[in-house]
Amino acid sequence: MEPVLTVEDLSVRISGLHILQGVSFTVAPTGVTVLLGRNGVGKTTTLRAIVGLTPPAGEVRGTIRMGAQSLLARPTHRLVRGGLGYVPEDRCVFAGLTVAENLRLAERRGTIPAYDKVFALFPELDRRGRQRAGSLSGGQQQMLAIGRVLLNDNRLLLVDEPTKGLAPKVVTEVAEVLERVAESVPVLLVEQNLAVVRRLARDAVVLAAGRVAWTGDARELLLETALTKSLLGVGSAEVSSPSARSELASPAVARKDRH
Ligand SMILES: Nc1ncnc2c1ncn2[C@@H]1O[C@H](COP(=O)(O)OP(=O)(O)OP(=O)(O)O)[C@@H](O)[C@H]1O
Repeated sequence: MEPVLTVEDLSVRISGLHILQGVSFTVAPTGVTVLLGRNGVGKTTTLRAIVGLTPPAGEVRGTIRMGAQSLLARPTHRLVRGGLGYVPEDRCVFAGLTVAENLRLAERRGTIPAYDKVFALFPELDRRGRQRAGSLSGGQQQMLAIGRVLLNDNRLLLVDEPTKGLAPKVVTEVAEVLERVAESVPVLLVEQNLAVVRRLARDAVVLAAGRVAWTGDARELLLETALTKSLLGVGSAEVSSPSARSELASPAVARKDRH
């Protein structure tokens, strides 16, 4: 199957720093591909380059294609209109606006927003329509940030550290939602929680020092303790511990066949 996203020789320089130095990888047209790496290796920089949000002082070179279409140098609003959904790391909900107003702002002109789908995934967003987004809990804000993107049709979702700073129970809820979302739209996910990675991801791309250090089957990576330790700086113990398994592993959900 053709990849939904192809990144080739991507180089990003910001303020004299050569942050990405020839990054190449593909994202499969189904399921979750996880982008991993130690802190500061360039994961967020990669997502922001894809969605056209590199700071103006930055320089982006290389090739980024969604299907056959080149994304480089296209303005973000056009990329989003073309079906590239982005859930940023800091969620970026409008704190002073209500939940309903945040959702309304995300509606794309000329399309029918999928409120039924969003409220089926997140009944709480329906119930809390009149609450100010700034007074939502971190988990509820994350649901709003994801729900807002799902109002529109997407060909690919970029999701940056959706479980960061959330309580374990909420991490599980976010993972469940992403699992359901990924049944209908491919996801490129940046995620540090290896139990979440183990549950969701089929393919993995690991960055190190601005380059791709490893690509392959995410679960195989997590089974290789020495490899995980050298690439991510952690052992796989936390992902294979009984508590992580019982809370997050989802044996009932069959992984799709590899493409
Ligand atoms: N606007 C910027 N100006 C200067 N340096 C930047 C800028 N954006 C990112 N960097 C630097 O680029 C490097 C990669 O940052 P990035 O946020 O992409 O890493 P990351 O892998 O997502 O890290 P983390 O896991 O900690 O979120 C870091 O050293 C960061 O300080």
